[in-house]
Amino acid sequence: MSPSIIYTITDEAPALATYSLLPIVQAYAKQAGINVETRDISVAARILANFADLLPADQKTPDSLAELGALTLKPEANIIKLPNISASIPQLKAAIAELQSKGFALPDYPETPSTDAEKDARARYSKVLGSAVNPVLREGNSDRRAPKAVKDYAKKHPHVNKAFSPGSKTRIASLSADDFFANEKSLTLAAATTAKIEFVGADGSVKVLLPKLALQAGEILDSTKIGRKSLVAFYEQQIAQAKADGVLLSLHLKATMMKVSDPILFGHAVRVFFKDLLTKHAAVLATLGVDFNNGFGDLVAKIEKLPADQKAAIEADIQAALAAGPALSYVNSDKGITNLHVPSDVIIDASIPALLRAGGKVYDAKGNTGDTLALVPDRSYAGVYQATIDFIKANGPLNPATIGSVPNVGLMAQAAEEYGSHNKTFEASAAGTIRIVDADGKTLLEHAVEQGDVWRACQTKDLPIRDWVKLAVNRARLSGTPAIFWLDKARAHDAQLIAKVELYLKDHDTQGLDLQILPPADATKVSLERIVKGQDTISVTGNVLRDYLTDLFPILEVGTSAKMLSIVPLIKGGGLFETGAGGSAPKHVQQFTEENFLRWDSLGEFFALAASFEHLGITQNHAKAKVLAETLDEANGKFLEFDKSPARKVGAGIDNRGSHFYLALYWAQALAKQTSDADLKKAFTPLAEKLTNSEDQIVKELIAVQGKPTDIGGYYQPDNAKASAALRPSATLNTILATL
Ligand SMILES: NC(=O)C1=CN([C@@H]2O[C@H](COP(=O)(O)OP(=O)(O)OC[C@H]3O[C@@H](n4cnc5c(N)ncnc54)[C@H](OP(=O)(O)O)[C@@H]3O)[C@@H](O)[C@H]2O)C=CC1
Ligand SMILES: O=C(O)CCC(=O)C(=O)O
Ligand SMILES: [Mg+2]
Repeated sequence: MSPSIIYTITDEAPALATYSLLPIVQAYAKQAGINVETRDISVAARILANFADLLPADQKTPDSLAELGALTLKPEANIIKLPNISASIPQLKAAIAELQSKGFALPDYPETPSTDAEKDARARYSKVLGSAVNPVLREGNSDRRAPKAVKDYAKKHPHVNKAFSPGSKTRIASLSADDFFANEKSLTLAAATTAKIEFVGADGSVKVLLPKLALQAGEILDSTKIGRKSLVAFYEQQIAQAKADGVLLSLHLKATMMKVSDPILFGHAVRVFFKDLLTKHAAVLATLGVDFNNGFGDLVAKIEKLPADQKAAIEADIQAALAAGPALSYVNSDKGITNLHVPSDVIIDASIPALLRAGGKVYDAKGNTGDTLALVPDRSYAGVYQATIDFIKANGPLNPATIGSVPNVGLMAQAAEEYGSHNKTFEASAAGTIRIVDADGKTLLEHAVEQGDVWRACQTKDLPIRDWVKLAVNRARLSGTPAIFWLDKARAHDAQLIAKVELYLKDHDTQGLDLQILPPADATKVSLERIVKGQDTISVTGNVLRDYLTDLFPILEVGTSAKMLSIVPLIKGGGLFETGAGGSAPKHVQQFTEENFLRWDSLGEFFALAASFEHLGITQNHAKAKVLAETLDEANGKFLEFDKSPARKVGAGIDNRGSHFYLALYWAQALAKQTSDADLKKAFTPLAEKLTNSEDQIVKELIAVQGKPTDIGGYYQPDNAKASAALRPSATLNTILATL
């Protein structure tokens, strides 16, 4: 049987790019006897898979996510994972509506489920919500870095990191007490047990919140909470402060990966900001069932149902509230969408680096930029961003032409730390205690809570920690680079982790390596002091900082996280190759449908493919796969050298599709030139010649279609025929590829 690589079908811009890139990759791989198969793990496919038993036979969709999750536990796994939507409730509802309009008899999303059928539908939809894909596939730790060719390219063609204006008021604000950071408790399990999580009321009554929590020996278990009253008081103070300072208020959370806690934190901000409006219209809003955890946009959508005069009265009060409060930062000023409209519009890992690159600025209601008071309520990681702001203010913006790099080795496997905490996160229904009790009835961890406090527990298993320490040592050795473990002994969880790091480092030869452990803000400072001297420093971090830093440093170093190499060596021996380190770029889809121009940069896919072929070559001793990897590496180098990434705007040159043509051209040329495999040489020599001779014609055809609206027959589930036609508009290129 020929070996297989799985290429994931996802959402939005990367899914559109796939219509153009995948046929090229499949045609090339086939010559080497390698199948590139697809599995659809888009939001739409995951919704349909979760309702498969209720849909007619011709509408049944397989559960490809479960299949791939199982595959990651096998040594033969070789998966290319493109970014996917981690859906918020507004996005989920939009996807359901689209599928219903296409004839799928799906139930509506039940906001307040009461019947059994509604409760069942709600439970099924919950599985699709938020970051529901990545934690399933990430059965390994993370190795994300900018390839040397990308750094060289950035040095030659530096993007602009804007300077902060003199006296810039941009800063980060966090709680000073009673947050997740302050309240954290942590321990390491001496023996395996099956615990449960309980709420004990003030009257002593016990309610089980989670009946079964399997805990392994050696695993780190934490619990913590953020106090509702403290959070609300914080928002009140900061809203007043932003107004007094005359800066734009912005809120930065991770409502996608932290799908239980962060929508609640988001909802409180909305309620505090629009307090007077909500008090005045409390009765109507209650009737409408407005849920501010879904953002202020939930109100905007639901008042549509009201009689015109009632709606107009609320709309006038919305305008009054916006005028009275501090100015808000906007996601889309043309459409009047503020930072507080949808919890998944502003996602901290991408949003803060973007404002740092822009000189500490965000957009206002008119599309102008201004300084911001950026709210990051919890202190666990906020210090990293403030330290970066302080450094840039003191030293000027980072210069991509000269700076070094901060690659990352991230503890991620087996839903490590906060990003695995959804099923262990609860909003306290009343005052009392939330506790974790082991199989012997002994309380492991507990917190006193008040109504509305958000409590959560996190698990970090021992095997992933050992693997992470090993990966860090290997990367430090292979790259000859100092490595810093970003851990703070003042944090309960980190103190437990530090003990393990110190222990497991002894399993390795660390002679001559420069390894340190520093709290995150200090590690930021040291890494930045080194980066401006052109020096590299590996960041070895937990799961959240893995996520934050792999957007932060790439965006400052090379302008985007799209160009990252993002490898997940699976613990069981397989390989998961993520593409880039960013997301699915929703704005790019809008641009494509309006102007037939796709600015998505597939460089992350190109690097992931090369790594995937290399992995196949090594693990299956597959000589032709090795040749594909080597030649693709060469093509990637040439691609960067000749600067064939998509332009950003229509009229400025090739888009994503043109970039795929150049990859195909350079890859074919490298395959024709190589001498280690005669079959491949024979197959690709005529192809390279045809592509080379038709370059002008193909580029002309690809550019000719740009500039007009285009129809792909859907957002969450595009029509395959329409999308394929739209993304493969060069008849010349298609004909040449078909000759392979
Ligand atoms: N691995 C995964 O599955 C990930 C998924 N996500 C999901 O993606 C969605 C969007 O998240 P968001 O926070 O907006 O972050 P994105 O990274 O999607 O978008 C932020 C900006 O980054 C730029 N960008 C990112 N990738 C590329 C690329 N390949 N080519 C060109 N530009 C790129 C774009 O800038 P510009 O507009 O200036 O061109 C884009 O608007 C969410 O649903 C989120 O949950 C997010 C991160 C990782
Ligand atoms: O799974 C998600 O929601 C996003 C993942 C992400 O941002 C990352 O891993 O960098
Ligand atoms: Mg991220």
